[in-house]
Amino acid sequence: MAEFESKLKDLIIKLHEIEAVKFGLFKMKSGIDSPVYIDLRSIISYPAILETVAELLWEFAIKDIDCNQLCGVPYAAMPIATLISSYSKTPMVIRRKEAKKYGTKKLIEGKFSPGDKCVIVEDVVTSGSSILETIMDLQSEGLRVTSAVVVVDREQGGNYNLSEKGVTMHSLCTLSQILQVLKDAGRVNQEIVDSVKKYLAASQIHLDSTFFTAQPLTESVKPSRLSLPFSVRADQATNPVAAKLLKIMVAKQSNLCVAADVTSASKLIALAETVGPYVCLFKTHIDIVEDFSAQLIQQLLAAAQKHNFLLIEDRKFADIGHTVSLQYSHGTYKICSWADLVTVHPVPGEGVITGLKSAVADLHRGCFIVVEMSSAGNLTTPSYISSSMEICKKHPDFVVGVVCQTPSTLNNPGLLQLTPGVSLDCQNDGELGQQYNSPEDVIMLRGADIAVVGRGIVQAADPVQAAQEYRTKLWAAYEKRVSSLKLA
Ligand SMILES: O=c1ccn([C@@H]2O[C@H](COP(=O)(O)O)[C@@H](O)[C@H]2O)c(=O)[nH]1
Repeated sequence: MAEFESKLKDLIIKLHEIEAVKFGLFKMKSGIDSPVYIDLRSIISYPAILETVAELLWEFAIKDIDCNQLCGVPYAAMPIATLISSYSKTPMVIRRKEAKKYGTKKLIEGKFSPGDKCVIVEDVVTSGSSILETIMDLQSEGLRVTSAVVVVDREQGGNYNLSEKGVTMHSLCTLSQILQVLKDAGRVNQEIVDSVKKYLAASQIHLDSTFFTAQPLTESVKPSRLSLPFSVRADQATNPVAAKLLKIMVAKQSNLCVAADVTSASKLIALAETVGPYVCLFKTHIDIVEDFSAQLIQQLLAAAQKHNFLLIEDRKFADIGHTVSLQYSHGTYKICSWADLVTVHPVPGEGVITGLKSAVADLHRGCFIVVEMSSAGNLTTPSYISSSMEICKKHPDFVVGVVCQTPSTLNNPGLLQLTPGVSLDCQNDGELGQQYNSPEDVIMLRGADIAVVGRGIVQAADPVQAAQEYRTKLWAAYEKRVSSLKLA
């Protein structure tokens, strides 16, 4: 993974050098001025770069996807798809922009059978409309398409629009990642980063049911998670804890979870009492508290009741069902006796959830499944994420949501996306691996419903003021998301 990341960083810098990624003022197809322009058509003039793009797309996503056909979106992605096809020996089809007017009148060139599973390859995604147009033609010829693999996600709604149509998008990098790499390499300054971020937040595109034009949502289109208010979603929750959490969020106008990573009982309680009024969730790592006692738990529960928040123990259970059921209910912490929610790694398979459930038959409890982590070099792959989501779907009575970083991972409006790695001031914590996004970005671009903020609050000079600021910014971003997706 470290090798992959280093190759990706080199690639981003090279794309900037050959001006495939440019900053300035560019008139887009929509007529809007953009401060960034990405044009990967030019990479055919740089065979080594083209080869790296193809290799990374294959390694990063396609090799894990169950498919027997590839299709590059015309025209920029066709050479990339051709290279991947040749490299991986996966057959390829080509979609004509217009059906031939003579001879075979074919729309799709290449040999395929109805039912073949095809992955779309695309260079840059903005709204996702080109991918959807391609998919419609492929589907009309009987091909099955559920995944698209792209080089750059401009983060303007493409991921969301595709997921709305049941297409999972995997991107090699996002525009935010490109900015980060170029900023770290001293290629762009903060002013450019800020102008692109501002542009992204203001230029989200939501496609209507016909795919092609950005128009208001019609009654016939089923609104999805990101566009629905929490008040409506509370009624769609299949888990009582998820419903309760959504109602708390509405009542307190808070989608802030504080990560209370402190090592003494007095600090933990002081934090719960002072930031409690501003949070919907209070997240603990109870095993880092040096003077843990049963009294601490009583105090935490009292604070949770007084300030109306839920407790989540970020235990990240990751063992066989029998073991996790014991870890959850026994030992020093007896987690299930007090934590409304816990986090779980799905790596052991479904048994980890059934194990936890078996320990709490009569209690109102739930879990968040960690399907994707915020840390640099984490090992989650697209296929891990989609298999994890299958587990999630099988336990609607216990799974409250997922911990992840991308908006298309979760569609069900009755579930919640919890996203850590949020800071107003930092982009990372150096060698420790944490990667941060701003409150606005995690809600608008990454699809978070609840943002987890740790050191940004706990280590602030004034944690209460910091909690108020994060809460205000996160809630404003949520309101903006709902209204922009409704009106777009
Ligand atoms: O992918 C993940 C999953 C969990 N975390 C947890 O969130 C907080 C983040 O703290 P910061 O101080 O804001 O970095 C911490 O408790 C982690 O264990 C995560 O960061 N990433």
